[in-house]
Amino acid sequence: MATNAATSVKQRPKRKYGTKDLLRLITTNASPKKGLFILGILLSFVATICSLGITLMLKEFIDAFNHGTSGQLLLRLSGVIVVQLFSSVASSFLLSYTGVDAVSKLRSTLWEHIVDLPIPYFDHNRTGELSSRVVNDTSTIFELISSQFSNAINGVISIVGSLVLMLMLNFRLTIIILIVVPLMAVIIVPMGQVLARISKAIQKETANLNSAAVQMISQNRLVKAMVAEKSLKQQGTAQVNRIKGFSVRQIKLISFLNPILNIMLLGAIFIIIVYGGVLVQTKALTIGSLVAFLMYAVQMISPLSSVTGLVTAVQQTVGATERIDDILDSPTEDKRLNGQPLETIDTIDFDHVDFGYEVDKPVLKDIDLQINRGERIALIGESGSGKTTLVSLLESYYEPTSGTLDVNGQSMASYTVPSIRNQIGYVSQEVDLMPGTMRDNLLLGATKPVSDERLTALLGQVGLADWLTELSAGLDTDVGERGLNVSGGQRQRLAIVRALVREPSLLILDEATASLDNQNQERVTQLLATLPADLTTITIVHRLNQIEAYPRILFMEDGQITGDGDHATLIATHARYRDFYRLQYQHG
Ligand SMILES: Nc1ncnc2c1ncn2[C@@H]1O[C@H](COP(=O)(O)OP(=O)(O)OP(=O)(O)O)[C@@H](O)[C@H]1O
Repeated sequence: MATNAATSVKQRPKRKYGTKDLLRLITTNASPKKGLFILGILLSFVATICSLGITLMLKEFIDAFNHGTSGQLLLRLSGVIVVQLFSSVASSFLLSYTGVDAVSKLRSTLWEHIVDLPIPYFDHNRTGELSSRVVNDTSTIFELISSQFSNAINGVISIVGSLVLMLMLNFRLTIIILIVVPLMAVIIVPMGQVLARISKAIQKETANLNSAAVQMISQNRLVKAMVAEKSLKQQGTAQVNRIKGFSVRQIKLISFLNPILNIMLLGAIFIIIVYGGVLVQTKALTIGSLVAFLMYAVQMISPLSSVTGLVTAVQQTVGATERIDDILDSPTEDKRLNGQPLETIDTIDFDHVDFGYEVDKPVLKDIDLQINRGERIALIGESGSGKTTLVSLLESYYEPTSGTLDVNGQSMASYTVPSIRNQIGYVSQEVDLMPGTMRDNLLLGATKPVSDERLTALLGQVGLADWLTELSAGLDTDVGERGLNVSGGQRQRLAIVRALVREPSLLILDEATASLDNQNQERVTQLLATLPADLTTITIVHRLNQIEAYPRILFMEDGQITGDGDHATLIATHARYRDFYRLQYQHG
């Protein structure tokens, strides 16, 4: 049969990520509204030009003071202020909107891709880390598109424009500024690089905190049961302190950087005022030009940090791109949608099937097994012998490494994956309820409409009728709110109903009876007896006190099926089964 699914999640070869990858990710997966983005940038350009123009008009206005204010100049000034106001409001909205829209598309693309990733991918990646990529890394990209990029572009326009206008106003004064600015750059650029490294570390540690928090919350019961609160609190504090350490370094640098820049700016202003004052006295410069010069100096120096900051922002976003790409580059599950639909399951045939999650570590070895329609099978064996793995192959979560797995005489690989799964009702070891109502949970993924009467009847069949009437809103009760009030046994019986709703031709119960008490377990065994005769069932059984109820028992040892028969036959012929049964029965 085809390749082992586990091989499809091999680590991607590491390569150096750059700006090109960032641009590719943004254009292909976030597809920003290019028209709006360009319009936003243009309007932002207009706003910056207007700001430069306003300063020039102020100069004219001040210089015209002695000769009486010109109404026309005031009118022009007001007009430019209105245009500046309008274009900066519009550009800010358009660029933020483009960012919001692009990041939403990227998040949806990521979300949908993650939903479609194959099971082996989730075997190899931590939940918290994946969720951090969907939330935090996409936010970094949002910041870049909606503000950092336009701030930097405007900064460049403002710097170049101010410089040109200053040169036009007074060459010598401009030279003074040109000596101060590179001095500032000498401080800003290296500090900016250090800040970039720190903020990358903060990002990474925040993602780790996110991942640890998800585990701490989901494993809270385990932690309490193991009385491990103290060590977990210490772990949390250590993680929080790591972020704090980096954040404090970041704050120190920023606190240091801003006053230094301010002092340098004040120094430049002081020099301009002193030297400019002399020039004004000697009539080489007008007062209006001096004021304008001062304003241009500020307009030129202020955006320096946002321009150099763009490099930092791009570096950070390239890091986020790499992590997002890591998900998007991972192939989604091949659902074989060109295959034939599986309408029903009549026969299942494992022929010399081997399987391993990792190369050279076989978990299933030479499985030969035929299952016919309507059989009631119990699958038993020691922990780790491969029971769950065997049924995972039936669900097409993984594919055999070698040998063939046929359904109805044709290779499993010839059927579409959704049609296979629609024919199988699967109740796993850990039953999770989804957010939503009881009805939403029971109808999860159902392809046909199911009446409330049918749902109620099925709930009655598994002994949940009384419980249903106790619920405040019956089938409309929000399970999320009551999630914690649903016991393990109730969850499993709900999962059985959820599986039966689909009218499958094969029902797989993976340890479904493990967390049930004797009475409940008996009820489920009885339920299996009341199921339609043509429904094949495979039950992974851990507690053997009901084992006689199964006409066929498969005994697994170290990835092989070493026993196949009814209870009496296995007791008589299979020494390991006999030991297993006696040991279990004594303790069971
Ligand atoms: N996703 C996985 N990746 C790698 N190895 C795995 C994975 N799942 C299971 N294994 C390994 O495969 C072997 C068989 O596991 P499996 O869960 O099929 O056993 P099992 O018989 O169902 O055990 P149990 O009764 O404890 O649930 C074990 O050695 C297990 O460690």
